[in-house]
This record gives sequence, structure tokens and C-alpha cells, in this order.
Amino acid sequence: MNSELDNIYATANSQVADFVFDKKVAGVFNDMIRRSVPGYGQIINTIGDFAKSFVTENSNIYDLGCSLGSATLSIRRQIEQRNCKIIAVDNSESMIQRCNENLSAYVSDTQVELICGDIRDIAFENASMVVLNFTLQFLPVADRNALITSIYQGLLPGGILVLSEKLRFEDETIQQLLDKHHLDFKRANGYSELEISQKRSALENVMRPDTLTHHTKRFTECGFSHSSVWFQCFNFASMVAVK
Ligand SMILES: Nc1ncnc2c1ncn2[C@@H]1O[C@H](C[S@+](CC[C@H]([NH3+])C(=O)[O-])CC(=O)[O-])[C@@H](O)[C@H]1O
Ligand SMILES: O=C(O)C(=O)Cc1ccccc1
Repeated sequence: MNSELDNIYATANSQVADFVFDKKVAGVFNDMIRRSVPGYGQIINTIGDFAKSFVTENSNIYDLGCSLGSATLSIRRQIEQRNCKIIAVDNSESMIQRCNENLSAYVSDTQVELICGDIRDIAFENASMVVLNFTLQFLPVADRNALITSIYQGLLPGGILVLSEKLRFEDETIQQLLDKHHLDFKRANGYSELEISQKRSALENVMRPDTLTHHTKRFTECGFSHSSVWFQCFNFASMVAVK
């Protein structure tokens, strides 16, 4: 999966536009997310491991906000179950175009249907696994419960939802502690203070993290009886909810 170096925010701008998943972002995304999200690689690998355990033959798997297809590739590498289909959805044409290139580079028996569209418009059915890997945080808060409910209703009994998100903390001491270590992670990965500051400004109107308490409450409200955090690094976490 080729990717240029992310230097999108390396030059000072008097006006930083809201972050969009456009062609420029898609071109550097693999570099951007690995240098910005601690534990991303581990989460991607483990999504494949979860798929090996949870995907059932003749079922559907949904990768919502698939970006370049890293989660879809991880799932496709791991599953041996027959007659499954992965439905990978993203509303960025640039992401879908690159995702298609990435998926075409590998031969696989597992069918992948790529949809350039809004995940809120997807009808979920016969699903053994659904992945929301750092996507829900970009949806309006008011739309999140309806999506999780729709996912729950479309999951087969025993099906799994993997939800990874940046977290917000009510406790200001914890928020500041984990924010600091996240920014140190970005610094250690070569981002300048200017890049960190300008990216934060670009994200503030388009990415709205929830608290872990809210995620857990939402799982229960939307029908799930089993959920847990399985991974957390600083203010980034991945959760599982099982039907
Ligand atoms: N309403 C929407 N409908 C469809 N796509 C959307 C919507 N809103 C945002 N997106 C898409 O969700 C993705 C979020 S990135 C996911 C990483 C990937 N899951 C990964 O495992 O590498 C995470 C991040 O950038 O932090 C982008 O590709 C958006 O175009
Ligand atoms: O939360 C942050 O500071 C990020 O940079 C996360 C991120 C990673 C990739 C695209 C958009 C946001």
C-alpha cells in the first residue's frame, strides 16, 4: 500500500480549512494514520484475528469508513470461511479509488463489494462482523445511535461489532495526561508543533470524540448485552460488542 509522506499541515496557513478526506489526504493517509493513531497497526491486525473467530460462512462483513481498505485486507487475509462477502463503504471517492487499487493488488476467494456512499444509508443484513474503525467519530452525534441500532439489527446472533475511536475524558486531569502523550507520540513520529496545531484546528469541527462511558451506554441502549474495550493506547481505544 503505497503512501506519500504526510506534510499537509507543514506550511503555516492563516486560515486552516476543516479537515476533508480528499485526494490529498487519500494520497498520504497510510502514513498519516500510522503516525497519528497509536496502536493502529495492532488494531488492524487484530480485526483480522476477530474475523477468523467470528465470521461465519455464507455471511456478510461490513467495513464502514473503509478508507484505503486496511481493515478489509486484514479480514480477507485471515478468513477461510466459504461464500462470504465484504461490503466496504466510504463516502470519499478518492479513498474508494485507492482502496480499489489496493484490493486489486491481491488475489482472494473472498468477494469484496466497494460502495462509495454514506454509511448511514447502508442496510445491514446477514452480518457476522461489522467494523467501524475510527469512523463513528466523524458522524454527527445525533446520528450515532441510529447507526449502531441498525448495525445491531443487521447482525446475526453471535455477530461482532468492532468499534475503534479517539476518546474524550470528563476528568480534565486524565484528558490532559493522555492528550500530552498522544501529542508526544505524534512528535516522536516527526510531526512539528505547527503540523500538530494546524491539524488540531482542522479536526475540531469535523471529529467529535465521545467518552468511553457514552460508547458503553450506547451499546446497551442499541441492543448489545456484551461489550468491552479490548485495546487502549492513550486517548485511542478499540471496543467489541457481541450480539
Ligand atoms: N458518513 C460517512 N459515510 C461513509 N464514510 C465516511 C463517513 N464519514 C467519514 N467517512 C470516512 O471514514 C473514514 C475515517 S478514517 C477510517 C480509517 C479506516 N477505517 C481504517 O481502518 O484505516 C479514520 C481517520 O481518518 O481517523 C474516512 O475514509 C472518511 O472518508
Ligand atoms: O486525533 C488526531 O489528532 C488525529 O490526527 C487522528 C486522525 C488521523 C487520520 C486522519 C484524521 C484524524
